[in-house]
Amino acid sequence: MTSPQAPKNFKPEPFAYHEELELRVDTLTNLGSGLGRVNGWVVMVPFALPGERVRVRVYRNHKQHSDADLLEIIEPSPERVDPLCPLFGTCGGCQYQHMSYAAQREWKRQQVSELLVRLAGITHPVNPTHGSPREYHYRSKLTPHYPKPFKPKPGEAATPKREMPIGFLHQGQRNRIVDVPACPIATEAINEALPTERKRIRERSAKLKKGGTLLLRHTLDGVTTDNNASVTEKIGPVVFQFLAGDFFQNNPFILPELVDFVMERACIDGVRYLVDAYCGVGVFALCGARRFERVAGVEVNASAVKWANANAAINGIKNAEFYIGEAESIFSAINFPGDETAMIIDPPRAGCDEAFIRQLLALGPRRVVYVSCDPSTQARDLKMLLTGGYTLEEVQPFDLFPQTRHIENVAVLRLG
Ligand SMILES: C[S@@+](CC[C@H](N)C(=O)[O-])C[C@H]1O[C@@H](n2cnc3c(N)ncnc32)[C@H](O)[C@@H]1O
Repeated sequence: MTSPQAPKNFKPEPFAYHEELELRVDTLTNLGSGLGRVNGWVVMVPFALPGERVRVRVYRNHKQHSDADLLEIIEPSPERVDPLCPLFGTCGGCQYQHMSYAAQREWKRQQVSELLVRLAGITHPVNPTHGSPREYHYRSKLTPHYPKPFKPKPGEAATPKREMPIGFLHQGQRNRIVDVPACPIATEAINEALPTERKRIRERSAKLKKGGTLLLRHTLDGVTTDNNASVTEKIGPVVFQFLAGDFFQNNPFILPELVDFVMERACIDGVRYLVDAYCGVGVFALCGARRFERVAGVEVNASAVKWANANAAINGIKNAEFYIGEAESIFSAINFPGDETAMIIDPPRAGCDEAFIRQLLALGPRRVVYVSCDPSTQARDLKMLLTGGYTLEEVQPFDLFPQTRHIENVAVLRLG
């Protein structure tokens, strides 16, 4: 048997292209890969679980580790379960369908704990991950992609060999789209609407000049595919309207539990004012408004702010005001005294700007509740808050994204 041709840029050390190795998986990276060692050298193996003995095939050597494909599980982990999706391992959307839900929650807890130590030098107990009431069929927003449609070159057959794929990026690849006819982490209603939407875009494909993204948003109004349609959701008694294409947390089953936790922690003795930074359509500010004298939100997306103000009116909330702008602009807009103020921060994956943190430290809100969808950037920001005089009281991961490597983490801080 001849060995396969290595790609041109293949670095031949320490392993040959397609060399097969046997190893024990020690841990799970926060990108969702199993990590083991061969003679001390780190080998990353997607879809291998901690504790498992596996046979793998190397396809890339980096400066400090190698990447390998899983060939055989010699000793399986007791946490290994059958994935629900036939595309698991091919579609890049999910990383953990092969792991029991209890193990997913525990690994997410450990990953938060390790990131805090490694990126910020913070050693603090991390609460068990709060699980999602639904382990599958929880996503209320699905955005499948399609590539630039096939256009035959002179001399080529007029029809492509395969139908245009509509789905998500292939596992481990940056450009190739896997066709996804059904997605078991999306709600049942989205899966019912998906075939019609896929058919609609395929029928139009001859007219399309470039690739794009579909939207399926499931709310109390049913499934909407129009980014500019206004839709309705409820969190407890509070009604929210927003544009289907704008940001809204996309696991509505766990959302009331997350909001309750954040509000409980924000609302402590002596605090009369609330600031909701990166407020979107006003989720935290409006759910908490009745507990405070005044609440203020800031958000860079003008459409979201328009809806936040409309949502205050819809719910008869008179003590809330929302501002359009970068998060740091809130400090000149409010006159809340720091020692009577709680601040909720829920930035995008990039975390907070330094200018925002500096001004937060200058105001000195008594309580800060930091909600994050990327614990790495959160750890970086927490380090600044701790250096600036805050104490970490509690760290609580919430599993908004079961079956995937994504983690939502809440850090509760007090001044002093
Ligand atoms: C993770 S979402 C949270 C939204 C809201 N808290 C919620 O739960 O629905 C982050 C929000 O921050 C907004 N954003 C991004 N960069 C911002 C900035 N520099 N200043 C203010 N808002 C920003 C985004 O438009 C988005 O609505």
